[in-house]
Amino acid sequence: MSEHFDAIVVGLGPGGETVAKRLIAAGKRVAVVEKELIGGECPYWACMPSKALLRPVEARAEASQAAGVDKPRLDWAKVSEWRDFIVRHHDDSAQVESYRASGATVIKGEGRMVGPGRVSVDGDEISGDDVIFGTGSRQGRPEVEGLDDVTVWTNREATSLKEIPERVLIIGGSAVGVEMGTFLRRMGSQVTIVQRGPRLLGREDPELGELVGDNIRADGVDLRLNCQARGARRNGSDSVVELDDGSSVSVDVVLLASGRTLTTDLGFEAAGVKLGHRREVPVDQHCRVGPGLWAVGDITGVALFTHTALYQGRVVADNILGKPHAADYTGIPRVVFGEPEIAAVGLTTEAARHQGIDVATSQIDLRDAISRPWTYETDPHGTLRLIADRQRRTLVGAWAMSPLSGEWIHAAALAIRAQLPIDALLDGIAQFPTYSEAYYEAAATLDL
Ligand SMILES: Cc1cc2nc3c(=O)[nH]c(=O)nc-3n(C[C@H](O)[C@H](O)[C@H](O)COP(=O)(O)OP(=O)(O)OC[C@H]3O[C@@H](n4cnc5c(N)ncnc54)[C@H](O)[C@@H]3O)c2cc1C
Ligand SMILES: NC(=O)c1ccc[n+]([C@@H]2O[C@H](COP(=O)([O-])OP(=O)(O)OC[C@H]3O[C@@H](n4cnc5c(N)ncnc54)[C@H](O)[C@@H]3O)[C@@H](O)[C@H]2O)c1
Repeated sequence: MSEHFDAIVVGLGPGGETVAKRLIAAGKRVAVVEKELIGGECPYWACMPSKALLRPVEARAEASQAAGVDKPRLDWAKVSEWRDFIVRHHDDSAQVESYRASGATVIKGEGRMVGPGRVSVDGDEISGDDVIFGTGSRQGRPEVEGLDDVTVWTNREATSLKEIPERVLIIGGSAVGVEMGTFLRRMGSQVTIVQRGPRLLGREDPELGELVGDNIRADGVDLRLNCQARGARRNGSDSVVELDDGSSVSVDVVLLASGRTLTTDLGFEAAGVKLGHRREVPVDQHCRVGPGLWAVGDITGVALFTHTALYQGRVVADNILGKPHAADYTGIPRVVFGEPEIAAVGLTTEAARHQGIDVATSQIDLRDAISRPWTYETDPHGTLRLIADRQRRTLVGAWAMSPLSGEWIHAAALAIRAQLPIDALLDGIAQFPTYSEAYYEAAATLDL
């Protein structure tokens, strides 16, 4: 007889952990199944190390923008030491112990779907009233001939790096490409970014992609747009990448930032779950896949962010605990921690038009509109765009490239989610002098 639990959580990333902790706190008998480290990609190889690495280069850049401050010295040994502390030295024993102490059964191994309420872990079967999958994603491998012959890093090697490589070619110019490109360039690497689309951050408004491209070029990054890697070969210790514009680039490392592969090759189809075209697990509004079967995080294919996984984890826990909760994905912020930060939320201008919205936009240069850039930087910069629904007089989208925009974009996220009338933004009182004042200035120039 297989052991039976109230719930089995397979994959302990941010999504799985949120469900597990809530169910355990509610007194459920829970088994957690994790094949690597409890915590998932985010704390060990993604969000946390990348942001810990970016912060010192950001602080250095900020210091050089403050009047009278000399550029602080960057000490790589200390930066990497701090990164190692932040990633818990890739040791999850405290997490395992904490789950056990809270009464959960911790099973280290690869969980697979066997049938309704049934999971196998490395051959042993367990069952549960509810089964929750949160198995996340991994770096995808672009089809480039010869890639196996050269030195390739995924996000895992990039965020665990011990030495700064001299020359790096990054395949992909979205969040990972821009963040890791910014970090490596500012640490002194020669960086080439190869992006197959016409601009960086291809899912955002073109104007934002252009701004980000100009900014990263000014940093000294060699940006190749409308370009793809065709082949790769080794030449001595060099990794040589041939591009489809006919050129080739010799580097020490090829960093893959070309998108994620969802970890859904876990027996779903054999168990009757039809995966979507991106191999995502189809979920309803409640994150339910079928009776007693739930999915959270990247595998659902919904906005691949930790905050989405955390939200879905709360949704699933509520539903299992008898508090019906339908997910609403309106206004999920998207932040790329470049230098400066790039933040967006809601619809792009094109997506809003595509939805038939009567769109009004305004775009302001923060230097001209508000005071904070001048108290913050000696060479101030920053842009904010608002995207509004003229008929309903509400905000449907916003983006900014500016210091701290990853923080202050949240005002737009709330306005979009709550469908706050633009008139409330126009009658709002933001503290002086802050970047938040930009919302009033941008709203005032909307043609409503
Ligand atoms: C470089 C990088 C930086 C990022 N930065 C940010 C950021 O700043 N902010 C942000 O919001 N998002 C960021 N993301 C995205 C974020 O990391 C993911 O959206 C988030 O980790 C998804 O969480 P998840 O719960 O789906 O699972 P994951 O974090 O992917 O974890 C899934 C877990 O499931 C386990 N697992 C997989 N298969 C099995 C199995 N069969 N059995 C048992 N266990 C299994 C894995 O070992 C893993 O522990 C970043 C991503 C990358 C690559
Ligand atoms: N700060 C954050 O919240 C943060 C940071 C990093 C990653 N993430 C999330 O992690 C996920 C992965 O990010 P990502 O940037 O790796 O992937 P992505 O899927 O967002 O973008 C991949 C980019 O690579 C390009 N590309 C793909 N194949 C290519 C090829 N062969 N040649 C040239 N270009 C190619 C695509 O056009 C696209 O611009 C995303 O969902 C992202 O939102 C979030």
